[in-house]
Amino acid sequence: MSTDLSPQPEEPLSAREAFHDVLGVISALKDMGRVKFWLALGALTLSSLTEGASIVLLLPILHIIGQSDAGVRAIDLGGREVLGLALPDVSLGLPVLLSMVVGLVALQALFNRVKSGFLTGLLYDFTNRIRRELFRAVAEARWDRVSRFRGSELEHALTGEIARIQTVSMVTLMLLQGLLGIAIYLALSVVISIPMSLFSVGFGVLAFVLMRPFRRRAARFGTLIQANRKRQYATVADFLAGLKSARSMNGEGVHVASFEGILDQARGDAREYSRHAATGAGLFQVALAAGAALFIYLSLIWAGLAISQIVVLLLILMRLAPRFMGVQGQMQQLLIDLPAWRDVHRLRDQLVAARDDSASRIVPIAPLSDGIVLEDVTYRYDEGPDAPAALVGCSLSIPAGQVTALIGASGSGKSTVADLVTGLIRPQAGRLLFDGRELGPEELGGWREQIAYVPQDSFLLHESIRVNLRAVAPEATEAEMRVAIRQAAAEFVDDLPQGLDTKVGDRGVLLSGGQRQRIALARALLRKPRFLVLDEATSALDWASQDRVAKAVQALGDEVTVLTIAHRPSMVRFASTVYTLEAGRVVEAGRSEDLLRNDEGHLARMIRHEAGGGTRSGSRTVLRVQGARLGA
Ligand SMILES: Nc1ncnc2c1ncn2[C@@H]1O[C@H](COP(=O)(O)OP(=O)(O)OP(=O)(O)O)[C@@H](O)[C@H]1O
Repeated sequence: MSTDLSPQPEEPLSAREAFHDVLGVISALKDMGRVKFWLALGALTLSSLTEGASIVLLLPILHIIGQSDAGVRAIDLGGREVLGLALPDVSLGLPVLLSMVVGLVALQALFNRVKSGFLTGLLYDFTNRIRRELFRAVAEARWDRVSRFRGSELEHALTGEIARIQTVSMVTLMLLQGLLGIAIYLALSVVISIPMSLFSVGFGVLAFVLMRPFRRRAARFGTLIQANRKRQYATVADFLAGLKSARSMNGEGVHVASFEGILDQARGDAREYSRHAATGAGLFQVALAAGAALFIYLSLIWAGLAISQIVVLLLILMRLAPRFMGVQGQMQQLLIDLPAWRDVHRLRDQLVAARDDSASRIVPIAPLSDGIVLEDVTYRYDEGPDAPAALVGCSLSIPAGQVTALIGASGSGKSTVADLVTGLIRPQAGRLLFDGRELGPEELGGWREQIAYVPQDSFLLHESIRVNLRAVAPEATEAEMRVAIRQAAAEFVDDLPQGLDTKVGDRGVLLSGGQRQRIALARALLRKPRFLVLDEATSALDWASQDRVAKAVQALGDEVTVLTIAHRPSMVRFASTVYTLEAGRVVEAGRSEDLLRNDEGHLARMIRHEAGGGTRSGSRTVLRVQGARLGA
């Protein structure tokens, strides 16, 4: 169950880390294009500054309405001075003022429309860029590293976390806008009264310091959300992957209970945090009100300002206060979502550091003429001297144009050999030679162009059989698909109601295991590989189908080199050479005919066990039963 492996919350972000991350977000936003960045910030600031303009116009309108009994029909602007500027000698009638309000609102709406389109585009470009980088990093990371990550972790990073990063980028812009707004209003207040402006700044700084515990709490909540969401993803992934087994053994209740536990935890954390955040916001509000009261008192008694100055200052204060509140709220929101930014970047950096150079550079190489040789190869999946070795001093050769078989008990290292020869992993000791030489990273990319690899659990897309077949050979014609289907003994396709256009379901769930394997095999053959790796690729087929596949593989001719890994004789008997692996070493090697003559040899024993643990003569029986000609 996923609960044992549940990601634990990390340490909350410190103020320094958060500041560093916000700078990272700003610099990444600027990387999208400086002009775009400043335009976005400008648009946000403008819209926040104009939001009250239409309300301001209501004041003269109310004035006219209030005076209308006395015959006033217009407001006279002439001769007034605002902030040292003399207004033109004009009077505005009620219709003009009302039209101005409507026009201003229309303008604002138009501006907001343009702004939101622009911002949405920018933020999507920003998050898609991060998503693309991470996706590419996953695609290009070394197999031995990327295969260590939990699938749900990568999925979570690429979907859920990226959505939180979108919030991070938006909130960062709003925070900058808020700070810019505060700076503008402070500049205005400095013109009126420097001491009172200093008071405002001092008060703001004090409030900011006092709110620290609430920001710490937000940071802690951010890490809790992070861990909880990871657990949710992991639990869902485990549940869906094991749904069939769970349902068949009444195990779904455990999954449901585990999922509910996680949701309850998330609810509890969120409620606790929101209570705390609301307390913080309330305190902040009260503090601001107290500050405003003190401000008025000091302005009148201490600074001795004129009423008109106090009114203007208060107006500024009224616009400053929500911005202070906004900045505090945005900081808390950032502290909650920044762990997603951190996590995605940490993951991307780890994957980029493990980049496989063979993944992106592909240099075509000549087909094998001689063969592949493993010379004294050792491979460990884990690091450190005590880590168990999957292969130890393993030596074998796969001659070009022939069929080589690997047999051996489960865990003996067969698939590790397949991963080595397909270039997914590289030997830690010993040499892996292709036509007598080791391949460079970009040549390994070229080598993989010639490979078709069919594992036991092939992956099929949730698409039609046709789309699945064309996934690796987009140019394949209908006739070529038919040939591949015949070779893979997959004629069952013709009996399906929609033939090649039949949908196979999620991961091919609408097909039987054997049918899935046959489609995967047909797909591999359609690629016309020069090197074909069959890793238990026909394990789910009946003996007659296996026999047909074996014949088709044999008929590929000496243009194709084949490595077959199997526990069943039908997929081994046609091999020119058979290697038996035991605990990562070759313990038996030779032509299959020769090996079969040794009744105590591994190959003969494997065939006997296939017959159900028979005696020496049993091996001969099974060969006949399975339609195998060797030794029969
Ligand atoms: N990704 C991995 N991480 C860690 N250990 C691994 C990994 N893959 C395989 N191993 C270990 O390496 C050893 C060899 O595994 P390998 O898959 O090569 O065996 P195999 O002969 O193909 O087994 P099977 O017949 O069951 O497929 C086993 O002990 C296995 O536990």
